[in-house]
Amino acid sequence: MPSIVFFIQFFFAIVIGLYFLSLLRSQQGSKSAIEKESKKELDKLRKMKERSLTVPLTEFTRPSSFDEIIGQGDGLKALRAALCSGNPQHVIIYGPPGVGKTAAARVVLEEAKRSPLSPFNNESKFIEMDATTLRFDDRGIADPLMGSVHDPIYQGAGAMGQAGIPQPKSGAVTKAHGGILFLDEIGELHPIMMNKLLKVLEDRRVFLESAYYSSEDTNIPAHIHEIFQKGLPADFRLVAATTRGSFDIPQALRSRCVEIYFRPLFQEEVAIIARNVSKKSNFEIEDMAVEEIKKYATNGREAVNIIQICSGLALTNNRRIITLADVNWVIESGHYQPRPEKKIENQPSIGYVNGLGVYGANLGMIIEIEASAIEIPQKGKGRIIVTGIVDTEETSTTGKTLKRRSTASDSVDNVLTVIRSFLKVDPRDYDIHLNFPGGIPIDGPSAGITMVTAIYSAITKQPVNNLVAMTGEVSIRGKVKAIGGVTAKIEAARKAGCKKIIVPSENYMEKFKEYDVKIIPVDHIEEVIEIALDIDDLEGKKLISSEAIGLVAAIGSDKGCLK
Ligand SMILES: Nc1ncnc2c1ncn2[C@@H]1O[C@H](COP(=O)(O)OP(=O)(O)OP(=O)(O)O)[C@@H](O)[C@H]1O
Repeated sequence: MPSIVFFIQFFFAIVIGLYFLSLLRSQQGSKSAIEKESKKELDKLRKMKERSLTVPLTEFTRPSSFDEIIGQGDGLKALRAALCSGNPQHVIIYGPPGVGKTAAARVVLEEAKRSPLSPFNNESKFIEMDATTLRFDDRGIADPLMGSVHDPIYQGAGAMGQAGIPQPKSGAVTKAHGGILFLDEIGELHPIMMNKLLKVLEDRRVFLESAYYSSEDTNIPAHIHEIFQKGLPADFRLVAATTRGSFDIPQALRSRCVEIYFRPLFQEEVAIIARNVSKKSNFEIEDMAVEEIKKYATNGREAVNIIQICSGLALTNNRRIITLADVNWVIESGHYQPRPEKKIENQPSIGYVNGLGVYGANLGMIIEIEASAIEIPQKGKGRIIVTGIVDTEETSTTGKTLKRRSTASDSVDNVLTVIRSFLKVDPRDYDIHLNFPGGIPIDGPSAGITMVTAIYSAITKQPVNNLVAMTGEVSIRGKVKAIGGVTAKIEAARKAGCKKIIVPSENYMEKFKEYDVKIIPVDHIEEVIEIALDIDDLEGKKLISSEAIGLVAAIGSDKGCLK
């Protein structure tokens, strides 16, 4: 009997032993299979790393210090003040594409570290993300910005997962702790992610959540309790950049940030960038080639791109010099359009005024306004046609879309009242056509004084000084009211060749005294008319009447009679 028991025990011991042996073998087998696979992949990676193409021009010519960023003196000064002091602030950089926003953001941390007062140190990191690539994931499984929790239900949760422990994974806000988080294209960030970001800026830490977390679970290690209960550190300074205007950015974010404006680059600055990039890439460049680039490249990135292709052309011809022919070929094959550098007319005209506007991220531009007035036999029955302005606009509030008359349309009415009340002529006795040529629909009230001047000039047949540009809203009491974007507008007028620029007194700044053009502050429409119609300095020039424009004033107008 004992021998039977012994035999059974021996049998089971053998079976169990064989089972564990095979388990061990299969584990070892799969381990060595994994090792073999991993070795193969490492070999592949090594081979890939050995083979590299040349560094793209855009990368090695990128500015590596503030000194190499051309033309953004004011923007860089503001960026330095905001981030390189002892108390750095969050920042939003506005500006058109390709003018150095990202380049400046990438070097600002190094600039700040050089300041003895700065709280940034050698451990401070620069973390960069593009908001256009950040998708809102309502399950919160993967959130590279805020961080996420790897719950134990997911495959590959490892030993902690097997023990039912949720594992927090830090996102960019935590990786940037103690440094800078650069969020490019902030205007494209999903509204819910924007709200989460605002909360992090407020708390300077990020709280993660998981249904698998319990504060009473003693299995969960101390560091994970700490993270769920006290949050992950996220004390960084945000540098956000956008090509949108400030009105597109939520007020809640704007109020927490210093707002900095990068401006479009002038032709001469584009030329400097083209020369610098050629030099950095060891190419000479013909002067005529630079002249051609500055006519076509609207920003720094375009200049770099043109040089990049030209240098390729030169190399294939065994040259280290970029020629005018190379640039011409690139411009033609790349379908580049010349920069819209608007110049003023070279003579005063009746009914033609240089207005000023802004578009996009604070870009100033000259807006031509032309008017014609034809006296009609039946007094008081005149009509007005306005072309080239935005007629109606839509605003959207929570779930509601409101359609209303545009501010530009409203300001036409103000203009007519002002002409009757203060300029002693009655526009109702004329068929008037007011046109904003150029194909860009005009909105906003800031063309008010320009419209008054154009119509008054057309009615009284007095020419307007072509060296004058103006901007300002007009109230029905004839007051000239403040407008936005005055500095950008002045810059556009100066570049177009204007010598006198009329601005509302409320917008006047001391620095305008140092400009090489005359900036004239005004309070009332009568002052505007006096300056605009003063053509003493232009005596002897031939006048052009805008009636030559050949308009059909007010025929079939849907604008109705003048009031
Ligand atoms: N002001 C500048 N000075 C020197 N180089 C510039 C300047 N602006 C642009 N560049 C060149 O163009 C490249 C692209 O510029 P950058 O990425 O900084 O533009 P950006 O304003 O951030 O544009 P986007 O809004 O499209 O991202 C830079 O790496 C640099 O080589």
